[in-house]
Amino acid sequence: MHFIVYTNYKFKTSVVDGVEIFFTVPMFMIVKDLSYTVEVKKSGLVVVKNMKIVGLHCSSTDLHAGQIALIKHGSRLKNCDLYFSRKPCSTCLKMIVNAGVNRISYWPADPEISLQNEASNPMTTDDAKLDAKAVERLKSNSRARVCVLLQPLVCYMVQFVEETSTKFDFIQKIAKSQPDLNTDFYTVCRQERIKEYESLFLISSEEMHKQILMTIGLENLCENPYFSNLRQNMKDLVLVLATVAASVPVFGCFGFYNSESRRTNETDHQDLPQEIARHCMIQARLLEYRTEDHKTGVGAIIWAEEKSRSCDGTGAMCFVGCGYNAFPAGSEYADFPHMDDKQKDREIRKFRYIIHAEQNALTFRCREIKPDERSMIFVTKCPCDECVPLIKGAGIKQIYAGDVDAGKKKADISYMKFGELEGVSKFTWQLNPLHANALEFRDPTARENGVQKTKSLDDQQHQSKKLCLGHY
Ligand SMILES: Nc1ccn([C@@H]2O[C@H](COP(=O)(O)OP(=O)(O)OP(=O)(O)O)[C@@H](O)[C@H]2O)c(=O)n1
Repeated sequence: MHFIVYTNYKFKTSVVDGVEIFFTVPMFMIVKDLSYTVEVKKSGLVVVKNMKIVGLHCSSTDLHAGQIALIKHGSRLKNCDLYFSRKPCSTCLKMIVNAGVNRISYWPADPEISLQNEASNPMTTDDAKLDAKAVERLKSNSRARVCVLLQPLVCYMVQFVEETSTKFDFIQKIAKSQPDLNTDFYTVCRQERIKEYESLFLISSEEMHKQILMTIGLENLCENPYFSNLRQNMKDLVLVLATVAASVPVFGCFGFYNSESRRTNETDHQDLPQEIARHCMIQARLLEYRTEDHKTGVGAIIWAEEKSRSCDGTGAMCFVGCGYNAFPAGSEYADFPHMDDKQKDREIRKFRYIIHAEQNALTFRCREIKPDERSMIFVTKCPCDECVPLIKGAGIKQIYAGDVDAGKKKADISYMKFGELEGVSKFTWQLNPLHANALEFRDPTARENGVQKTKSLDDQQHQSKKLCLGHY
């Protein structure tokens, strides 16, 4: 893996914006109703303070995302940067501006009060147009910068994300366990995600998109080549998000399962619906792309289930914190060694300096982890021996993680404790054990470290297996 091209110096060079946008756009794109109750067009919102995510919100049936952010953060919104998946309406904007936010960025498609219907049927209502005017007035009289959230991706970003997604452990695990699979399941999953995200984030008719842009004060983007560039940049981002999402695919009986024999009815240990677990793991995968480790990117995100259902469109789920592996905050590129285990001199290896994804998520969390709440961490890699006691000590109840490294003892980093960890439920990416029991019956060695081992090809065969990438 080679992350440096895109991620190092992220706060220090011109790559900054590309990476920042790449990360925050998909983050808000996939903040969604984690309770899956209603079928209305949702809007997502990421709240960032001092470069740290302090809130991930989603509109509910009664409230817009901006209103929810106001309820949750109040005057703490002062100096925050807000990333909206749709242009905020005047109801949200007036409160946000009043709270003293610093910058409001929005995805240039459908505004929060939909103009889509109006564009197809001008006889409906004038409300959306009136609202758009009010938004413009609030914007011009506010100290907050209100801007379109879109930039071209850095060169090779799409290719890089494709490569890293096909190599991701979950995809490899499926490929390994299903050697006879003759259809390219990864490409199929990716196409499904592209379709889903396009319907959510793009306006299919160019004409309708132009009309909406004009109504929301972006007429300067309606002329070519600006309009075609805008649509191409939007499509690229949707494509990148779909590609990352496809690495945690909806595929056969694979999902996050706890294969330990102890079954419990305690809520703390009950698993999340697969769709929600997958959704949170995709968020962790996005964080992974911000790593400062040249070789291995890891992302982690912590959510908690509040006792009472909150006003947020994310259901009872509330965001606690997130992180990725990186050198100590504020350090410069050459301050610490970047070498791995293969470097003979132990003094110049990265391991004693790099902060793990889970450690950053815990350190920079924006909320306490409460003992009476079901809290859960999603990590793209197996928690190592440094992190397992931290996660348990912090009172996190559930871990959703990759387990490919479980049980491995490397020179400077070991993954021995995860298998033995008790008191925290572990959900790893594997075949549903109900389905896998049949396999195990035939192959009693199919279990390792309390984790279901997938049926494997030998590594040689696996390496040569081609997961061909579809082209969009
Ligand atoms: N749960 C984990 C596991 C690892 N890491 C990070 O992952 C990197 C180490 O990954 P690992 O695969 O153990 O070592 P590498 O040297 O990258 O790879 P290998 O030795 O397998 O070639 C480090 O940056 C470490 O901080 C992490 O953040 N969270």
